[in-house]
Amino acid sequence: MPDAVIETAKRFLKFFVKPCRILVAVSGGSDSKGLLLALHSVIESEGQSGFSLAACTVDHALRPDSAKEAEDVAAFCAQLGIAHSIRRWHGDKPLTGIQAAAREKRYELLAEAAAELGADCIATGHTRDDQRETIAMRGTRDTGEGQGAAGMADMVLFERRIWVLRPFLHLSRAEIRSFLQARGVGWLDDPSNANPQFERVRVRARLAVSDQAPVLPGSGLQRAASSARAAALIGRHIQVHRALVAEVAATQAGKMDDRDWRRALLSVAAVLGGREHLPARATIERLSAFLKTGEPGRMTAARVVFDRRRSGLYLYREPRDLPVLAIARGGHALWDGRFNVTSEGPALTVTPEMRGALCEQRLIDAGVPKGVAKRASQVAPRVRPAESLGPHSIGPDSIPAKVECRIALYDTFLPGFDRIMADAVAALFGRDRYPAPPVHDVLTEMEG
Ligand SMILES: Nc1ncnc2c1ncn2[C@@H]1O[C@H](COP(=O)(O)OP(=O)(O)OP(=O)(O)O)[C@@H](O)[C@H]1O
Repeated sequence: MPDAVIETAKRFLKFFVKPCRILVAVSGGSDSKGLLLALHSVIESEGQSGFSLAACTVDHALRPDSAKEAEDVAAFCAQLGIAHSIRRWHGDKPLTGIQAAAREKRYELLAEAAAELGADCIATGHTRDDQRETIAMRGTRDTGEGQGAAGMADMVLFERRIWVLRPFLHLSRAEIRSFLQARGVGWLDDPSNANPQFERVRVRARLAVSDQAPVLPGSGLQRAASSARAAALIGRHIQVHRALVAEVAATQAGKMDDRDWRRALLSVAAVLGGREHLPARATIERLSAFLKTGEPGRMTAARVVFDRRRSGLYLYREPRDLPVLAIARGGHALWDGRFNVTSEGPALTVTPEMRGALCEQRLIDAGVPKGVAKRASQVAPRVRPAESLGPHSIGPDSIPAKVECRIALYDTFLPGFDRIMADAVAALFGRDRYPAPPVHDVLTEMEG
């Protein structure tokens, strides 16, 4: 019987647009060790010239043994002749949400290691078992229009800079373990995998005795097709002015029974509201009921005002709870989840505009109704040198600062199957397209 693990590794390498250097994220567990070993075997034995491997282990420093475990992975990589880096999570750890914080930190450290080791992408050892758990976990949450049944994408762009690929997403953990056993290679069983405090651990135990949440083949494909359609709807029906107001054609606004349109509209709203997720199901239902009436009026959902007028639907950040932010000299920070502000000289203060006559006029000139322009201009960022808070601060164009809209929904993690949609949203907000992955994917064809 051909070895499914080796076959998967071979197929994975064939998908690349051109050979490159891959950083394998190795925790020391069976899945990632299996991935490293399989890729190494294929590259060595098949003479896959051009491909090379590097590896990285993140030491989260959450357990006393973690440093030693990272050293063990280093020794394993040294045996294989693969460059390996250990990245330690220094500093204070949050008391709640530790798994989510560890995850984001892990990707940040892996991306740093990739840059240092000259890798073009990252590969992780996620398996079909992880996929089932993810789908089961999302199913229990009220995430409205989230990724849901599509589960984890087989690739994700991290912080617009590096693609994380998951070549083993369709393999089972059992297959990987037999592959390692046949080669006499051991692995580490992370003790936190037995800690029932964590939702994933509880879900895993439940799935082991039931057969819930089958992974539907092609769900990623369906999601990509739905994303492409949502992108087309965005292009046709939504305009965004100065990253502050979205304008939707009156005839389209109420079509909330169309799933792709709903996602398109809610995604644009999430960006205007500086949110990384779409609203919960109950909020979406409330909003849909309001928009479907077609009656003029206003409703606020997830920090965004949906302002329905005869001329169209207008969306903008609600003018309340806006922060004041100090930025050090030469530093950068995110304001209100919506704008990345970088000082190109002095220390800065960022406040809401509140009386933004200039901004208001520009919105009116773009065709936005007066009342909408007035409210929306209040939520624009006002950037000033920290020491000139008086009324005579210098004009906005002469401030040595860069202000860029953040696409909160996609700028940290962009699932591969949403890339067309993300590009459409980015275009509305004056941002560049997202970098394409290093492998051929279904979207390459869809984009034509
Ligand atoms: N400490 C680590 N160092 C390096 N890579 C790691 C580490 N932990 C996890 N990984 C990588 O991530 C993959 C999945 O691990 P795990 O299932 O523990 O993470 P997860 O939190 O469920 O996944 P995700 O981070 O995508 O949400 C592993 O196979 C490995 O490639």
